[in-house]
Amino acid sequence: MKFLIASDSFKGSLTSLQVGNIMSQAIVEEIPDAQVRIIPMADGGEGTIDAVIGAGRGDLIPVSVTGPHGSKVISHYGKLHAHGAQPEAVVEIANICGLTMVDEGHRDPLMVSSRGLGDMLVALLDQGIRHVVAGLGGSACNDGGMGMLAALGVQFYDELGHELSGSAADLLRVASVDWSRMDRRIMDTELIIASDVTNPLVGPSGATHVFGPQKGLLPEMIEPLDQAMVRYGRLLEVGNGRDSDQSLLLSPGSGAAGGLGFALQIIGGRIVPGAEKVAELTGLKNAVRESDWVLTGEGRSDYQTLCGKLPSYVSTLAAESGKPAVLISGSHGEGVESLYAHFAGCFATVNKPATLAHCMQEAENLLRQCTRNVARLIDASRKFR
Ligand SMILES: O=C(O)[C@H](O)CO
Repeated sequence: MKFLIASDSFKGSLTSLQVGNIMSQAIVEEIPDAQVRIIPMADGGEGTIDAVIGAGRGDLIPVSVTGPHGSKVISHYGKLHAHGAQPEAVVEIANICGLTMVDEGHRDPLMVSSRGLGDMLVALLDQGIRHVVAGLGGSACNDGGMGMLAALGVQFYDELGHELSGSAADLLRVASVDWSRMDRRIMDTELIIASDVTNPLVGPSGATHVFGPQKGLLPEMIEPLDQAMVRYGRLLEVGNGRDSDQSLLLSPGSGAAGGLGFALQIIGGRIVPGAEKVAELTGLKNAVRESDWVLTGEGRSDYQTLCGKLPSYVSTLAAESGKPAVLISGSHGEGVESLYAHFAGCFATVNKPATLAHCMQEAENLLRQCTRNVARLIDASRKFR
């Protein structure tokens, strides 16, 4: 029997490669003659570069960039083996300005800037790279991409003409924008935005309202920052000659990574579902076709899983190829029943009431036990058929 494991990471406890290895060992423990292939997956957020590099598509190149709080950090991009003469790079906001890079006690998106992504883009342009996949998701920023644009040479000013460096706090002050010094090389660059979500930039389901709180935004700052984001967004659109009927403020994915989805589109980027892009780069479709069973997973599954998260994309690919897909999640949340129609089975590794800390600590063991049970069931279905 051929198994394919294409899981997301279990955020905060296991990377997608670790999940793959644990599930694989558990399957072989129960079905010794199983053939298991692992394709670690991601959706544009954390693990995107690892997934692509892990599939043998290129090399990791270190670059020094501005980190979430202004000091330099060493980040990486994936340099893909070129087809023809055109080098291509995969970058990931999660390893430039990622939420996991900021200690929980120090999370304050008002003080965080996406400048590091701009530094990374400039480094790629300097190296002659004109094809970039930008993975968005798992970020600590909520600055509408202002820091990233500033690093590319766009200048932002307050009412009194003071130049702003680009952070969410500056969104509250920005009054004008000067595009004249922007690095024009970015306009000749193919920019694919691999987004982990379909949320818009602003409004109740926008970046600030939905992702601000998990980044440490205080409840009283949500509405003022969302309003500031509307003003900033329109300022950029007007400066780019974009009419209000072509506005991107409410378009799907603009709210990814605190509004980087919006800013990257403003400078010519094309937004695509992150899971789909990673699947294309890792050859997932073929691997699904060649398997008998597809196992996928994520840290927590709920009604949002169907909004473009990786497991739902994997289940779609499996259905297209007529293969059964099984979802193994760290835990289940509200509305998980909506997933039942998409999977042959949905399982949660948590097997008794326990604290989050305990579940994280025991993640490996819990995943192994749960996968063994799934494998036993699959094996039995073969034997008793
Ligand atoms: O980074 C974030 O803000 C979320 O993952 C949504 O993209």
